[in-house]
Amino acid sequence: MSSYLLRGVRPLGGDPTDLLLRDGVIAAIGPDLGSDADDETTVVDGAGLVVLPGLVDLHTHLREPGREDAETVESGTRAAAAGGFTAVHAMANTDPVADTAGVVEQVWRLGREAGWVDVRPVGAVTVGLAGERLAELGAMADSAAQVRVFSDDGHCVDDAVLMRRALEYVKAFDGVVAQHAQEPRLTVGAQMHEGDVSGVLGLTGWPAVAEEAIIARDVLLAEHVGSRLHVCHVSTAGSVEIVRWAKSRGVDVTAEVTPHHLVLTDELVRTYDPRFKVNPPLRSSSDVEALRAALADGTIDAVATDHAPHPSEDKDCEWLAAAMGMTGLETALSVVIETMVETGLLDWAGVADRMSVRPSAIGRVSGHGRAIEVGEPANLTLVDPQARWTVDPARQQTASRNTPFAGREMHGRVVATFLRGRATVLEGQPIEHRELV
Ligand SMILES: NC(=O)N[C@@H](CC(=O)O)C(=O)O
Repeated sequence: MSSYLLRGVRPLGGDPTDLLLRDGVIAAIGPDLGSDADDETTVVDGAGLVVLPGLVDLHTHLREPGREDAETVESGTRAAAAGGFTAVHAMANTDPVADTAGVVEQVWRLGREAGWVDVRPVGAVTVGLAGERLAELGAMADSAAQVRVFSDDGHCVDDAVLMRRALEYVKAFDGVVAQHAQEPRLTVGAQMHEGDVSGVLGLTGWPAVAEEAIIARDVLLAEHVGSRLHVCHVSTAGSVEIVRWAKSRGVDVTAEVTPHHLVLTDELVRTYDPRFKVNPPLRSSSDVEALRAALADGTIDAVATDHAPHPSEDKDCEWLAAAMGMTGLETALSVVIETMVETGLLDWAGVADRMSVRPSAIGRVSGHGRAIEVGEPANLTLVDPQARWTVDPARQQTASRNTPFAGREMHGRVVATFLRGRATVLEGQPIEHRELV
């Protein structure tokens, strides 16, 4: 197995040092490890580069099985590695839905074969995402995929009794229910955030209260049954207040925010460009401010991409007909650097916490989100914080082109990613390989 010597890198933005990666772990850390390198060692000049624990995404749509025209496990996980990720959670809204041990094992196995990142399948809460009866949660937890996160994402578990049962059930195997908080009756036909812009454009609004009402109910349910709740893609200032209140009461709730909700607003919908159509919708600038502040103070635990690839026929059309969703794996870290690091809201340790440590803890992912110390698994990301690059959808690794950042200059770039000591990305480019299964 090859080894790597990372010269002069800055762990969590600290003082420059060398890191030796060998046999899948961080073998040594010190000021000058050059004499420890042998012929098999690849030397990486890391001057000016920050090293982070490999990023972990709680919310990725890999689309396989069923929509391989939008993404496959192979293409989506290659995009993840390019974005600095070493583990992703694959959402359950595939076709067939990931609601049985068989489907989650299939996704898990495809992830192993691709070998870009560790794939943790998310199991559906209800059969077929239909919201009528619980899926085989225990069988998915006991499967080879060892599912710990359960979600009907794309749909809300709006039936309070089913939600209660799911929360109770997952306690047996230390699972968590990740809720897509959207009151369905309040969002029938919704096309964008309900506010001044939707009024001007005459598009049906998705009111903030549709998200907030479900979160309020769910934190009370989680408190009542003493279970773990995770809130997907929090998008409003009011949702932040409810999560903050629940945490202050000791409710075991965690929350995520997407990169796009940290930087884009509903003003973009004036373009009628479907690349800006997403669920939950882009909100107001005051919501964006509240989300950044909540991520900074830890009320929001994690950044999660909600990478939602769609083929061009579902996006290159008029607003009303377009699918909801944006890609995000390859731009997530840059958005966080621009909105959180360069603004002074988070330091590099904070980025590591919100993009690796806490997502690993929420998903119960072992071997990721660890300290950068000798003996730890070498799941690492090397970042050039000074780099600038422009997003070209045709040059991304994802099979879909629905990035909202096309043509935009991004801040900071992933230079290398290491999965258990093996480079999946070097000089910003994925390294082809195949994992033995
Ligand atoms: N986030 C999105 O806008 N889309 C998601 C599912 C969903 O949450 O609607 C998708 O699977 O495309």
